[in-house]
Amino acid sequence: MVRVSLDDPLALALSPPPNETPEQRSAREQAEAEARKTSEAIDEQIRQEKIALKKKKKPVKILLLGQSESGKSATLKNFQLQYAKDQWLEERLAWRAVIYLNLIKNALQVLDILQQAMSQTNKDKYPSTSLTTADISDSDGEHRSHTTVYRFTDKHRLLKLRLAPLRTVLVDLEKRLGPGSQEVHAISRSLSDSTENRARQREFGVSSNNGWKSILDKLRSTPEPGNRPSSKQREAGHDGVTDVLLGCKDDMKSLWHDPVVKQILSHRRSKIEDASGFFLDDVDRIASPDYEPADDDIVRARLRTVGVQEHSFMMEAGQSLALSTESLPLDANADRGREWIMYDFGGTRSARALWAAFFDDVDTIIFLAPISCFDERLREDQDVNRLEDSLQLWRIVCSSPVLAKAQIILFLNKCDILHKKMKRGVSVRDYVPSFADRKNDTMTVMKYFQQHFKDLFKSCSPEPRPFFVHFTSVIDTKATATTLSVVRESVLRQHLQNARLI
Ligand SMILES: Nc1nc2c(ncn2[C@@H]2O[C@H](COP(=O)(O)OP(=O)(O)OP(=O)(O)O)[C@@H](O)[C@H]2O)c(=O)[nH]1
Ligand SMILES: [Mg+2]
Repeated sequence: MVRVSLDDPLALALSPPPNETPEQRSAREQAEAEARKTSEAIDEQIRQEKIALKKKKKPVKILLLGQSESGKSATLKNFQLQYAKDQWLEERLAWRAVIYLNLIKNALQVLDILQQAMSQTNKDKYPSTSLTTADISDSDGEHRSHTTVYRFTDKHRLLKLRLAPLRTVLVDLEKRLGPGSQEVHAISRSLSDSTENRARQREFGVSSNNGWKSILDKLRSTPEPGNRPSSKQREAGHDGVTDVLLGCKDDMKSLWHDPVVKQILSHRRSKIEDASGFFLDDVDRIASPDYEPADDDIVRARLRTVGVQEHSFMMEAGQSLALSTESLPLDANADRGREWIMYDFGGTRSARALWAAFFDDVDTIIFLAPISCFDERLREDQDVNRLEDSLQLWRIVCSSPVLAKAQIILFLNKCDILHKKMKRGVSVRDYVPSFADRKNDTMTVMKYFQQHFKDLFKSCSPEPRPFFVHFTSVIDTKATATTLSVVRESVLRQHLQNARLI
């Protein structure tokens, strides 16, 4: 018998009626059991809805992987340009400093090559004379000998003097833009451990999602001492660097268009025009007081990624998905207002140790492999062929068990440079003997390399998954926009499948 305290109104309300018959009691207990069941079903429904909501809100996670200078950051910029226009416009002016840096580096590189060629000749003894045998080293360290007559004049000596201020400005810009403004070069084994460790340490660290911007903002707001621009100039981002560039504009052009310089450069295997962040053809436009970087300039600008940069953006309204007729239906607005988080990593060898920490829960990996680099070597390790390094990296990524469920999209990038090399007659077979007697043209080479990547993908993936590949030149923003619309749908499809929402 249940005892009820008359002092407790709640207990009293819930207690069975007095003098309850066995039939009444059984009916009451049945009703209570049903009410309990209904309540539990409602609780479960709420729980499921909460899970679904959480899944729905889960951001799309994309990693950009590939060796240094493969085009990861340039791909990210294309995503921003297409799908995060506000961010893009906000950052536009900030890129000017990086483009200045790139242009100054280009000019100084050409000047150094000229200087090296001049120093080979005994100019003190024979002013205005010629060099008969030049031993000019390529940017990748390869020394080549030529028996060409170079006719140096006072103009060349003057250029060396007149362009000297660029060196001071470069040091200043590098200081202000941080370690990303310098490439990582091979560290000589004779260097002390501490030096090597310091170089390595600079590779690590997570930057904010506005890493570049915060550095560049700082640059704009802190002009050089003694070189204070007027408020009007500051508004236009004008500072001491701009002044030096304006002052050196004609000499930079004169250097770049000089016939002797052209002659020296023509003997180099690697073309300076194909190098990262090349702007010497745009001096007129860039060395101008009211220069504003164009979209293409920003995508072409080179600033090495240090550590990892996390970029988050919401898919903006008005960006409908270009839906394919693939098996599973997808709502055309499926990713409106959805957050995308893209991780852009440094790709140098020492920087890659950081990647694995971000492998959990990845929806898609966009792997960049520069297809034009079959005849190049890594800056950080001159013994390693770039293509071989890319294939090794690809193997590691494809075979990772943690990434077994991730979708991997391969961008065989820098097809424009490959095409130029094919037109120049660079022989693939000289660097990739297995290419054998195949036709040395762009299409054949593209297909050949693609097959290699595909074979590795198939043999190394822990479980079968589809192979997605795009031939890209990501500095071509128009063509890349088309590629990205396909990639976007594919990424979203994968994300929804991972979240079991389709
Ligand atoms: N011509 C040409 N240049 C490209 C292409 N893709 C990228 N670049 C340029 O190559 C340079 C290197 O590209 P990034 O995007 O900085 O390379 P990354 O993979 O981010 O390199 P790290 O940050 O060092 O890992 C930049 O100046 C790009 O503009 C391409 O398809 N064609
Ligand atoms: Mg980068």
